[in-house]
This record gives sequence, C-alpha cells and structure tokens, in this order.
Amino acid sequence: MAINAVQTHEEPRVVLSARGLTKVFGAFAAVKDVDLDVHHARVHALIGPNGAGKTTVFNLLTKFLQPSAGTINLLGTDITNTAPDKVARMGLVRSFQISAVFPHLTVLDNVRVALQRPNNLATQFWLPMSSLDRLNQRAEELLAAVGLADARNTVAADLSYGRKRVLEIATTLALDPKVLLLDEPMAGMGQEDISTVSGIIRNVAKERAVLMVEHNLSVVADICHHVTVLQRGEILAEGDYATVSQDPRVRTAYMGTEEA
Ligand SMILES: Nc1ncnc2c1ncn2[C@@H]1O[C@H](COP(=O)(O)OP(=O)(O)OP(=O)(O)O)[C@@H](O)[C@H]1O
Repeated sequence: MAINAVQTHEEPRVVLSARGLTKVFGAFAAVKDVDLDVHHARVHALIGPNGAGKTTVFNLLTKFLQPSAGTINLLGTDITNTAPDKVARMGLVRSFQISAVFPHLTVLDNVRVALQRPNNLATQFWLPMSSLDRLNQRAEELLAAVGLADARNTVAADLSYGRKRVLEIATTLALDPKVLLLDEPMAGMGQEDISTVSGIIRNVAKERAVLMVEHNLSVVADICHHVTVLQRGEILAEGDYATVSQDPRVRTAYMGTEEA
C-alpha cells in the first residue's frame, strides 16, 4: 500500500529513544526489552493486538510508570528517573491526559486556558479572563491550525464528538510539545473526522515528533512513516507500513489475512 505521509525537509533526528525498556508486574512482563527511536518531523505508530503492551509503553515513556529495566532519553537527556511533570515540561506531552477540555468554556477560552501553562500564568488563577487577552493571537493561530476558528465562540459541550477531540489536540499543542504522544486519536470517529484529524496530525508533525497508538490501520498506512508492532510486550516487527504489513508474523499475529 502506498504511504502518503508527511513531506518535510526537516532532519529526522532522534528526539525520544528507549533501550531495553521493560516493565514487570509481579511475575508478568508487560513490556520486554523494547528499543524505540522516535524522530523529529515523523509520525511513528505503535500497533499491536489487545494486551500487547502499547499503553504500558506510553506510561513508561511519560514516566507515569517507572521502568523495571532499561533507559529512556528525551532530547539528549536521560529521563529514566525523571518525574512525569518534569518530563512534560521538557516537551514530552501525552494528549488527553495533561490537557483537559472544560465543557462549559468556549473553544477559544479552552485554548487560552491551556496557553497559560507555557506562559507561566498558571498560578495567577485569580486574574479575570480578560487578562488572557494577550494570548488571543496565539489561541487564534492554534484554532486556525486545527480548523476550529469558526467554532471559537461555541461552548465546548456543544461541539460534535470529533471536534471535541480536535479541541483536545489544540489544547495539547498549546503546551508546545516537542514529542506528542497520541493514544488512539481516531477512536470513536467517523470517516470525515478521521480525515480531518489525519490532516491535523500530518501538519503538527512537520514541527515535532508524533508517536501514536492507533488501531485503524488505514490511518497508520496513510500518515505514519514508521510502525513498531508489539506482541506480548515484545517488538515483533518494525519498519514502514508496507514492510510490516507484509511480514507474515505480523499478519498472523495482528492483521490476520485481511488487507488493511
Ligand atoms: N498495573 C498493571 N498490573 C498488572 N498487569 C498490568 C497492569 N497494566 C497492564 N497490565 C497487563 O499488561 C499487559 C499489557 O497491557 P497494555 O494495556 O499495555 O496493553 P495494550 O497493548 O495497550 O492493550 P489495548 O490495545 O487493549 O489497550 C496486559 O496483559 C495487561 O493486563
């Protein structure tokens, strides 16, 4: 299948890497000796059957879980023993976890609130919303980048499901991540929203690395440069989608015999 991924002139340098990443729960190894290199300006998919260890890998990389063994390096710094909030401040941000959408705020105010973090306004919670006006320009840029400018005055609760997810991505981008981790960004979406979000991910990956867990293999084929396939906590295969999708072990373990 043809790969129609991001075209970019940026150097694909490694920004996040793991070596020998292992997580043991009691006697059970959920993640075993995983090596991972995530590149700037690339979309990297982590796929595998249920229980393969994808979420555990995300939790290890963001340091929500401490590895049992192995090392993690972010932007040249060893973060194996770094606290999760510091890892996030260093630029490794997982969508839908650090950012939150406030249902009763407008789309614009949601993004302005999210922008408080990188602008060190987060502790000035007593200031009125009007004090956030200087963040308007950046907020408008972010809304334009994700196609939500027309909904700036809509209360978040009134957005469609797909547009709510897009707003979540916008609030995550407000943190200006260097590495963006997306956990099933297309979950529950129809084809139209999937196309929209695919375009957004392509765009945001021009300026940062994206690592995503995704079950929709058409999306993986369409926007991901590199695919790592996990099975029972171990790397089964990796490479571009065309390569891994033709690997007989992957087809048996994950894709069956169906064309993705
Ligand atoms: N805190 C925990 N304690 C014990 N076992 C755990 C824990 N967290 C995860 N596991 C086990 O580790 C394995 C990997 O789980 P994980 O959630 O990482 O898989 P996954 O690939 O994300 O699956 P899914 O696609 O279903 O979300 C599973 O067998 C799971 O039951």
